[in-house]
Amino acid sequence: MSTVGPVKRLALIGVGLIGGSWVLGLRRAGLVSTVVGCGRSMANLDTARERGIIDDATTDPREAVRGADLVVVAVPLGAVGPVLATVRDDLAPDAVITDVGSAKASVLADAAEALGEHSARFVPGHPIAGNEKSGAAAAFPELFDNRRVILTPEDSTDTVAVERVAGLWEAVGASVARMSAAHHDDVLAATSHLPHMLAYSLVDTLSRWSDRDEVFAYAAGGFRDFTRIASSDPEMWRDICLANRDALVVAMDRYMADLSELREQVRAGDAAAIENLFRHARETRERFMATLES
Ligand SMILES: NC(=O)c1ccc[n+]([C@@H]2O[C@H](COP(=O)([O-])OP(=O)(O)OC[C@H]3O[C@@H](n4cnc5c(N)ncnc54)[C@H](O)[C@@H]3O)[C@@H](O)[C@H]2O)c1
Ligand SMILES: O=C(O)C(=O)C[C@]1(C(=O)O)C=C[C@@H](O)C=C1
Repeated sequence: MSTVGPVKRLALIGVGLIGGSWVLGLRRAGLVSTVVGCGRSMANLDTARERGIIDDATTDPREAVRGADLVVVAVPLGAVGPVLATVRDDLAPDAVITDVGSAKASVLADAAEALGEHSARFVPGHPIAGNEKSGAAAAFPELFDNRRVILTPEDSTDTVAVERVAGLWEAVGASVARMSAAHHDDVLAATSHLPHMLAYSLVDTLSRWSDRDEVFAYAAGGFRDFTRIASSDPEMWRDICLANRDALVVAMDRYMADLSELREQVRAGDAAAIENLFRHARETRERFMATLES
């Protein structure tokens, strides 16, 4: 655990699963005094206040950031640029600004365009943890325990700001890795964004089969486990697709080529090839699961 100093006034723009959970983790660690929450609707902000996530609520992002030493932008990716442009003139001169978005190159570009001189203290971040739920009601302080957070600062990013954000993630139980935004986007396209495309598209396809009632009536654990992530927020995933479209299209092409090959093996009744693929996949997944448990 790092010996990071407390945040005096934290402005949380977007009070949902990720931002709310980070704040609850920081509260658990005794590392935040006052949290101002900013959202589009008062109903979610009222929930956040009742749950002890935020102290004050506003629907005006400019009001939220005034006097804040840390600004956390935790909105869908399409809203990051507009939010940063809106708050720019109200940021404290030494405020550290960070985000939690699931793609990073688009966020860096947004920050460079919107923040002017403040962009040096903008630290792009992405916690690799979450679930299919949304809103302040879904937030919980343990979400980042033993999870990873990727930061993608540039050479020009203020190192003190990077250390501050890294320390605040470590304080909620996460381990922090750093890499370039481009590398982040390639990696996450493969293991996070592509699986969401598969889950959404499988459920959508089956829902349009003419005998769908029969199909879903006999679906069980396998279908439930494979498709849990198709219950995720459509607005958020629309924005992730659009923000990381180049890397995602490459990943989808590679996957479709391999799926076509498997289809051909199934059609041809190539038992050895099918079993080989399944063995290789099972071993790979077992190694991955062991890393989660270690
Ligand atoms: N859900 C996950 O598993 C996960 C994991 C890691 C990162 N992320 C990223 O975190 C960010 C937030 O995701 P989440 O799961 O917390 O979503 P969420 O829906 O739970 O919370 C986002 C909140 O932002 C609000 N919002 C939207 N536009 C806004 C605006 N212009 N101004 C103020 N508030 C606005 C929404 O009303 C909502 O309350 C996204 O960028 C997502 O890519 C999500
Ligand atoms: O567990 C889930 O439901 C998630 O979607 C979490 C998940 C992922 O693992 O793909 C989704 C998006 C992120 O940016 C990080 C984590």
